[in-house]
Amino acid sequence: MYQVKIIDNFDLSTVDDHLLTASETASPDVILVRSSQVPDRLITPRLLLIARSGIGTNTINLAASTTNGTAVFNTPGANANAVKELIIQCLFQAVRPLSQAIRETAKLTADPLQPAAEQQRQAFIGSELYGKTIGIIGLGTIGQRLADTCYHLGLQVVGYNRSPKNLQHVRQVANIAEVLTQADFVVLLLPLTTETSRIIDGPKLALMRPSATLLNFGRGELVDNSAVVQAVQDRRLKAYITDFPHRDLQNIPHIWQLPHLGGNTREALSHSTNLTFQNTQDFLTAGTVRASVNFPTADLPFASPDRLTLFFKDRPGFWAEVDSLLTQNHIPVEEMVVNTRDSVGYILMNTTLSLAQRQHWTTLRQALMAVSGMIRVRLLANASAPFSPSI
Ligand SMILES: NC(=O)C1=CN([C@@H]2O[C@H](COP(=O)(O)OP(=O)(O)OC[C@H]3O[C@@H](n4cnc5c(N)ncnc54)[C@H](O)[C@@H]3O)[C@@H](O)[C@H]2O)C=CC1
Ligand SMILES: O=C(O)C(=O)COP(=O)(O)O
Repeated sequence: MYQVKIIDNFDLSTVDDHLLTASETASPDVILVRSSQVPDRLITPRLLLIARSGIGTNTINLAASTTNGTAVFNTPGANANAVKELIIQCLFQAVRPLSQAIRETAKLTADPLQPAAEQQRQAFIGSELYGKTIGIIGLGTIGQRLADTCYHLGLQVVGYNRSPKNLQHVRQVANIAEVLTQADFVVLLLPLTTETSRIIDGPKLALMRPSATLLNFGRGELVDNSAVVQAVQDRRLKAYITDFPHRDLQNIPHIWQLPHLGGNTREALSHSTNLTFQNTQDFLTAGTVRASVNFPTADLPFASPDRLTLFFKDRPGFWAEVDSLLTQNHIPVEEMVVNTRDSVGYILMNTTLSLAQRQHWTTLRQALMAVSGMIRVRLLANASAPFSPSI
């Protein structure tokens, strides 16, 4: 059984109960997390994987995880529709004061009520999204979905992504400044990285139209808070809507703070949790990697009694050394996939070990770990065959 440290809320009852057990150990095998910070102290040699339910992995030390041979997974697309719908809801609320109108109508006591209510309509005149320009910064899964919906609502869509995308309804521009100068609404949908931290600062805000609204659904740190407060207070920016509340933004007119609600629908949470458990189960039982942010993708039918997984720093000659070690030890390579990503590589190898080889696994493992660049070696037993558990 693998020991799982659960950060945030996860219900393990739907997971195979022979695989995972919740634990408060200081060195877990698995970490399950949403947006909370993963403390570096939990990245110990035992840690096989961190499964992030959601997209942003800025709260996880990816460099330390990779060096440690810990796979980090996320759930691409699982909450994209939820975030898109919330942004659309905010856009409508920004142009038509629906909640205020409902609140004020509820206060009325006149009878008949309708004429009295209609008397107040003047205060709630809104405007329309149709024909306005939306600027989307970050044209990934959410950005693309948002672009499509906005196009069908009759908005003009301008967008910027680091690597341009092949998109039908978006006029892609060469830089962020071009989005900021043209848009009535600017939506931030970037990951938080060293490159994107405070990407919207005072000079960038100065490029926006005074009638424009900035919506931040990426991460709070993408925006310089003091600069945005200044811009709103000086009426150089109409409004700032953020999904990442901060004390510096609290109770300021024309700044709306949401409690990080983007992915918070039943559907999105269910998709994300299911994918998180799938990522976890597939990696633990077969070494399979499909949605990792630091491991190369690798998938191979587990058509043998045993499987070796090797995670390593990529270098010329690595496989030749491993291959000769396996040959010396009479370990057959029945089928194999290898893939690389940045400076690391990952191998899934189907094999069949004799009883004696299994008994001497610790020695063979040490020999494999001694190959220069090797980071982590695992031996997995095929659960559908009658062998002893994985080591
Ligand atoms: N408010 C919420 O609850 C949620 C927030 N998010 C945030 O939204 C972000 C985007 O989510 P997805 O669209 O699902 O991710 P994604 O990975 O599909 O899209 C991110 C896009 O940003 C682009 N990008 C990265 N760095 C860039 C840069 N420096 N300049 C321009 N473009 C750059 C990438 O090329 C990619 O197209 C996440 O990383 C997360 O921080 C995601 C889900 C829920
Ligand atoms: O998926 C993301 O990146 C999000 O921001 C959603 O985070 P959450 O899991 O709702 O805390």
